[in-house]
Amino acid sequence: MSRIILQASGLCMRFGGLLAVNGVNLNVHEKQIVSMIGPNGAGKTTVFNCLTGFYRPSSGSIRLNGEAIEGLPGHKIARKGVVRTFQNVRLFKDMTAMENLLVAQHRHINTNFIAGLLKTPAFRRSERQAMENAAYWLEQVDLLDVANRNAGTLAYGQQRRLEIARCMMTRPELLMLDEPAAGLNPRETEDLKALIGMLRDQHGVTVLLIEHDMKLVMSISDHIFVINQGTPLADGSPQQIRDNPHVIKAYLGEA
Ligand SMILES: Nc1ncnc2c1ncn2[C@@H]1O[C@H](COP(=O)(O)OP(=O)(O)OP(=O)(O)O)[C@@H](O)[C@H]1O
Repeated sequence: MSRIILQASGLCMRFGGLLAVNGVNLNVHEKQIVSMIGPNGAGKTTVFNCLTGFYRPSSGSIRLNGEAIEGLPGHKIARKGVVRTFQNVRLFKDMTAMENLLVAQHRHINTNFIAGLLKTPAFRRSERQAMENAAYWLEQVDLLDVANRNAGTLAYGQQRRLEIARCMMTRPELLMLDEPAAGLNPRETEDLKALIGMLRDQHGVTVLLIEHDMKLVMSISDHIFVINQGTPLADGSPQQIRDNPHVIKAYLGEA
């Protein structure tokens, strides 16, 4: 099996008296599509928030390519190649699709103030590269024809794809998607599935997702982690998870 790029061990997150995450372990292997599932309120988003530096975990360790990252601020973790989307779409709605991608590119553009003021050849070159990169990603997510439309006017499925393209602009190693299929119709969900598969197969990105759409999870995942009430319940292949009586009970309750 491929090497582990992200490893969380004994992860705990406490909010006052509530232990929202209690001893979660995760191993994410390079170039795999890994899902985290569990009933509402199980602690999935809280795990994401710990992994991406939005929360400092109460205890436990998180390693990215062997390096301890628990407690690092979000922007430092993002710089190390871990990017994410959120449950609710977070785009600049009054900016065009293209502009939304250029914003993500700012770290790679030559931002030297004088160079920008004088529009030096180096500045123009980095600007052109940013535009080309944005156009490339718009094409990859099938949004090139709406490049100049404001993000807020796009269909919901298009907005979700634009968010993923924005993540890809920063050339991540690990892409984390929080309920990417929420609010999508079946056609859009199929497109999303194809897109996630393409990102892994053609761009070598590793994907960790939280998702409630079991059809999508079962068909796309190499490995699935299940958490319930903050605690790890099971992990394994889609088939192993589908057949696990503890998982069935957590979702359906006692018969
Ligand atoms: N900032 C916070 N302060 C206090 N409690 C929180 C906070 N964030 C989450 N919680 C609580 O932690 C628990 C886990 O929430 P979380 O959002 O991680 O669950 P989830 O599995 O992502 O749920 P869903 O599938 O419904 O999105 C819940 O009881 C929630 O109310």
